[in-house]
Formats: sequence, C-alpha cells, structure tokens
Amino acid sequence: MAKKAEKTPETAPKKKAAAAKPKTTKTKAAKPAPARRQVTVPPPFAAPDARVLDRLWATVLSRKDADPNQSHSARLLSRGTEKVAQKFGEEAVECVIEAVAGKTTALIGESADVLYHLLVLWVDAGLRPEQVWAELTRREGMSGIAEKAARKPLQLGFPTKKIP
Ligand SMILES: N=c1c2ncn([C@@H]3O[C@H](COP(=O)(O)OP(=O)(O)OP(=O)(O)O)[C@@H](O)[C@H]3O)c2ncn1[C@@H]1O[C@H](COP(=O)(O)O)[C@@H](O)[C@H]1O
Repeated sequence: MAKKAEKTPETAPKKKAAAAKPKTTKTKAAKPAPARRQVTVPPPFAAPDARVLDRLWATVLSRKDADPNQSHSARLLSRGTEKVAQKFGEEAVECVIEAVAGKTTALIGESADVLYHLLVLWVDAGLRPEQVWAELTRREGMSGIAEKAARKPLQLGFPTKKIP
C-alpha cells in the first residue's frame, strides 16, 4: 500500500495557509443608497364616459353668439326654438328607426345625434345639465312602477279612467 505523501508547507493546501494568517476584520463599505428614479406613472386609461355631455353642453353654450357660418350649433340656435325642437324630434325618430331595425352601429350614431340635439335644446331653453342630473339623482332607487302608481290621476292633465 502506497504511503501517503507527507504534507510540507509547500504542498499543504492554500486554504490552510490562508487560515494560518492573522485574522483581520473586514469592514464592509456601506452600499450607496440606490438613486431614486423618476418614475413616470401613466395616466389612467381615459375611457370615454358621460362627462362628455357636460363638456359638449359647455361647447354648445359657448356657440350661442358665435358666427352661424362657423358653427352648426350657432346656426341651429339662431333659427329659434321651433327649429331646435324639430331637429331634436327628427333625430329621435331616426334613433327609434335604427333601434327597431336592430342596427347597433347606426343606433350609436343616431344616439349621439339625439344627445347633441338635446343639449342644443337645453341651451336654447336656458337649462343647465346639473338641473337634469339632479332630477335623475332624485329618481335614483325609486321604482318606476311604484312612482306611476303613486301619481295623482289629474297629474297627467287628462282622466286616467275610461269614460263609459
Ligand atoms: N355632436 C355634434 C353634432 N352631431 C351632429 N352635428 C351636425 O348636425 C348636422 C345635422 O345635419 P342635418 O342635415 O340633419 O341638419 P341641418 O344641417 O340642420 O339641415 P336642415 O335639417 O336644417 O335642412 C350636421 O351638420 C352634423 O355635423 C353636430 N354638430 C356638432 N356637434 C358637436 O358640437 C360641437 C360644436 O360644433 P359647432 O357648433 O359646429 O362648432 C362639435 O365640436 C361637436 O362636438
């Protein structure tokens, strides 16, 4: 059996030689704090919502005294209440036609026309959107069936019972 070679200082593993060295306490240099990065937070996805109605109303109101050759709203408003109301009625009928025909895309377009012409009607009447929003808010949670049942018969201005 071969005799194991004796370890001399030259042949001894370096690890041990290192261990033999006097220990020095290494002080870790403090890591520099990471520089604060300027993070640009993207704005939340601006989904279209009903606030567009408030903006559109303000635009139409601003057109009240505008040049009828430059603004469709100004032209319409300059033609008076009857014309404004007539246009709203026409657009409402077109909306009804598309709804009955089941044409969804056309219904979207006609609905936008109806809302635009309704806002022109409000501007002509001196009505602010908040007045209508307040009425809708007042009705929130009120069942339409219960409200109708609670109506006084004469509220509609004509008899609700059939005259024999
Ligand atoms: N949403 C609308 C909008 N919807 C429909 N229309 C216009 O309404 C008109 C409808 O045309 P019609 O032929 O049915 O009616 P008409 O021209 O009155 O003709 P007649 O019926 O009198 O013969 C078209 O000229 C459309 O462009 C609108 N015009 C304007 N707006 C909005 O109003 C804002 C202000 O518009 P101006 O007032 O034009 O600056 C715009 O930025 C839009 O946001």
